[in-house]
Amino acid sequence: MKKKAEWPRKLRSQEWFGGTGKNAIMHRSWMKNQGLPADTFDGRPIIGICNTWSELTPCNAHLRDLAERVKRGVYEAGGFPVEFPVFSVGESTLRPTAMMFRNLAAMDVEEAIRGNPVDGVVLLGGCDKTTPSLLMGAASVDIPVILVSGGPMLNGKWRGKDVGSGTAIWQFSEMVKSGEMSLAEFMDAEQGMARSAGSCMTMGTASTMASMAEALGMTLPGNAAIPAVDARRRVISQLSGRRIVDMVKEDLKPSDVLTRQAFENAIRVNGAVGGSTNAVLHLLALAGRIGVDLTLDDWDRLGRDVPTIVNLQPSGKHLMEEFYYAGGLPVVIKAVGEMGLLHKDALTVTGDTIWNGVKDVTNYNDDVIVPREKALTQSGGIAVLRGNLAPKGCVLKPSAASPHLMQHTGRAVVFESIEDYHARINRDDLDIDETCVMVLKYCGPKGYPGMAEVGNMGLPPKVLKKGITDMIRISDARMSGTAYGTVILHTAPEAADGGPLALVENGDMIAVDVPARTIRLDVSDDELARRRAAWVSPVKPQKGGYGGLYVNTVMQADTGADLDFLVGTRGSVVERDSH
Ligand SMILES: CC[C@@](C)(O)[C@@H](O)C(=O)O
Repeated sequence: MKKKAEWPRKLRSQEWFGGTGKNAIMHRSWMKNQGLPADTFDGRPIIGICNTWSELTPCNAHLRDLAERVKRGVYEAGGFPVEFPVFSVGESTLRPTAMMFRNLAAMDVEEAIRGNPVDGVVLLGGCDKTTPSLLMGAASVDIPVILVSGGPMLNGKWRGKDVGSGTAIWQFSEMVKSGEMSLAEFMDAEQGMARSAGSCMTMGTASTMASMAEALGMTLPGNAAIPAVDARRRVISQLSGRRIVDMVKEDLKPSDVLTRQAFENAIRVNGAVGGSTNAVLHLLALAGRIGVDLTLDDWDRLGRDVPTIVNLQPSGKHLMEEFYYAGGLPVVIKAVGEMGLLHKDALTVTGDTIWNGVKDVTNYNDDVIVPREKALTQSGGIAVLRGNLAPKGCVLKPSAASPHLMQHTGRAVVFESIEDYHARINRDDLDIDETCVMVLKYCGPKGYPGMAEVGNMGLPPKVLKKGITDMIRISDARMSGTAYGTVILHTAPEAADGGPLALVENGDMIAVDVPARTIRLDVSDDELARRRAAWVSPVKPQKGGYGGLYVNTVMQADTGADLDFLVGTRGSVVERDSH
């Protein structure tokens, strides 16, 4: 257990506000325009509330309310809270894709924390990318932080049935194509899909990343699953506000919590919850920030023996409300511990071990959090495949895939871009059947740019009309955490970076063997060399700006797609004053 720092002691914020110098008076006097008593600056912890609130990020639109609850807790514990906004990355609307801006938002978080007089920070996130961008930025500064999630929406409802965020969109749009549902019904269902504040209530990327933050030890226990509009979401916000003040006094920093053990715990918990493939990218990038040597192979190795025991869409049946009522993530962490797959003594932001935070919890619904022998899949972790089509790896989520496609060889049907896919997929003369392998190129970090969630390409109507709902799909794209199917993603190197994916042609045979973890393009090395010599990238260059910086510096998916110059921790010290 980490030794607590001496208290009282002089805090970082006193470098701005302490003493009688001209600059201290300047810093204090301007702050006082907000109506602050003089003793606000007496050396008490100043707590930033780093808020990704935005009305353009619907999942985070309620975070101002939670910030007020955090403030109550900070005041109660004797701190002074200051709320500040950072770039809010909304998955559902931001173009070309939210992933392109995760690193920009992380840069914003990092510089806003470092450059300002705060001693600790409460990170408020919800939507997919907001959680990793907050954690990545904070990790690069390494002062005490605690994360509070916005929480999931209430279950979607339509005609008396549950409708899961995202998952229903993919299902219903395929049903419209196959003729099982009318467009009018689809649009009617739309009204009931997002019934309250909060993020996706499936185990999509938002809930996955909230679960990852909790499993990493960066939140209070139980944070991930509390619905956004449940009164207990406000309570955990207030308690987190209290806790950060003590964390500042103890000097408990991200580098104390985000250890190799914490990442191993999170990877295993991701397998147990059937979490989003996006978590692979975000945890690799976060590990890079905090200096933990984590690789794609760790994901495969650590996840292999983990059964998926959370029966939530898209892998299973239920939604986040049921998960919370069943006991939420602490029950899952406890179960992982009982399987012998948890580093029980990993430290969390509570100042105590992860095990002590979960060991006494009860599972109130074993159809939602199922026993190991009834697992959705016994091997729930992310599978990492390699071969001449993906020398640096690609990923697949077995819990959301079809068992009959785990070993399959099929003829490639190639889409040279997402536009090419949209133009041809509905055509009757497209030469495709369910045994084929759909291949999509140029949707990776540099290619799209930003690695959009387009990897779960919808099936051709003529296949859907036969009642077939899954085919193998391969790309360098991502997919939504709410999506499902035998979808192979994050192929590295990506096509736009000259990866072999760029060289696949219609009619090539592709062999996928998930148990053996291989993916093979059945084309000779000589022929691939001939194709490579003739290859010209079709990707248009960016017109400068952030897009230019991004494509020039983004790393490949196998290391988490951070910008190369952002890897690592740069500390909290700023040597020069502003005046
Ligand atoms: C459109 C937003 C989603 C559903 O893609 C995302 O939240 C995810 O789960 O990956």
